[in-house]
Amino acid sequence: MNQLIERLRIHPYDLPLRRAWGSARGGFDRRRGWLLEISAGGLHGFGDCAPLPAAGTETTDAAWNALCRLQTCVAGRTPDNCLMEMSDALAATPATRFALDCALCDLNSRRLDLPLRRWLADRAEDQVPVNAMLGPLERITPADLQMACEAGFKVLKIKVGLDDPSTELVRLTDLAGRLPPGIALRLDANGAWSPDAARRWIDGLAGLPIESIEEPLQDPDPDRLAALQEGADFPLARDESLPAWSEHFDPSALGVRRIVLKPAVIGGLVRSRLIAEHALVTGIQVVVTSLVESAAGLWPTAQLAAAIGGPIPHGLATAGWLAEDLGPAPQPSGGWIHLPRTAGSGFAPHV
Ligand SMILES: O=C(O)CCC(=O)c1ccccc1C(=O)O
Ligand SMILES: [Mg+2]
Repeated sequence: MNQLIERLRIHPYDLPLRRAWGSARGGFDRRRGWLLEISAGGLHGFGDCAPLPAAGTETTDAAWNALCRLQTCVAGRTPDNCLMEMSDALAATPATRFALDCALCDLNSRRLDLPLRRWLADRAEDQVPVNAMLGPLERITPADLQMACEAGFKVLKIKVGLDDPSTELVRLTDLAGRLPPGIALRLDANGAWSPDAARRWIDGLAGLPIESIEEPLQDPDPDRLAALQEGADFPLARDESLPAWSEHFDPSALGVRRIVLKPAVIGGLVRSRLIAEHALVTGIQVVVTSLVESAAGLWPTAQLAAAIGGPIPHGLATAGWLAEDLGPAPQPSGGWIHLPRTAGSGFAPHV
């Protein structure tokens, strides 16, 4: 029943974006990485390794070295034990670990004829709410907001912290004032602000429909964040400043009410689910987001979000940023991503 892994194939890819991604931590206009394909007993499992060091993964070189090591020692292992056996070797390469975990979860759930989300959690949802990702504030027009609202999104995410804080606050206040009822903005400063600038923003946003702010502070000191969070009537979130994975992760010591989990930064689906469970029982909110990966990474990430569940929109509406993809990607509809009942992650490569 538990067939041995016959081989691991590594297919490099280089996908252009429709338009450049921008943030206070820099941007990119292509996504480069490797599609992983693991074969065992006539079944295939897929994973995506697409490092993005600015978001907390290893470098491309480190990922490539780790993939080469995997290629020589994955064959002959069982899909159940492979990740555990390789875990030490992958400790410093979370995007590579994520790719292997996804490929194995895809394969293992196909073997049991289960959607990946059910393999992660018995009570997984079949759809997840998602936010629109509109990009940097300075490029957003009222027409962009209107289009996202008409598409059914309830939470619209905007990148801030790319320009002078007071200029940006005026612009944001103008846009927020145009929103129809029931729509809110999620802001992501990607660590751009001083404590003073962050405080002025939070005070300036009072009364506006703000859903949350990710990474407000340059220096994400938990006491500073806790003081800011105290004065905000919406959650602040930590994302790229989360401490690296450890068994002793304490979500209540972060200073904020929400964490953003990018499984390619955390180092896998199973691990991300453990962190999420831990956070949720402590009363900390959890949002899962992509790294603007290919469909091979976005499908399993959406399956993880469905396994975690909850009403808060996840950052998974990113397929539209890519001009080309490795296969059909999860597409939002009415502000939701609906997951198929088929076995595995849902990813199938273009032939
Ligand atoms: O959250 C989303 O809607 C999309 C994901 C996202 O914003 C992101 C994607 C790649 C790198 C960093 C980030 C980020 O949240 O900072
Ligand atoms: Mg973020």
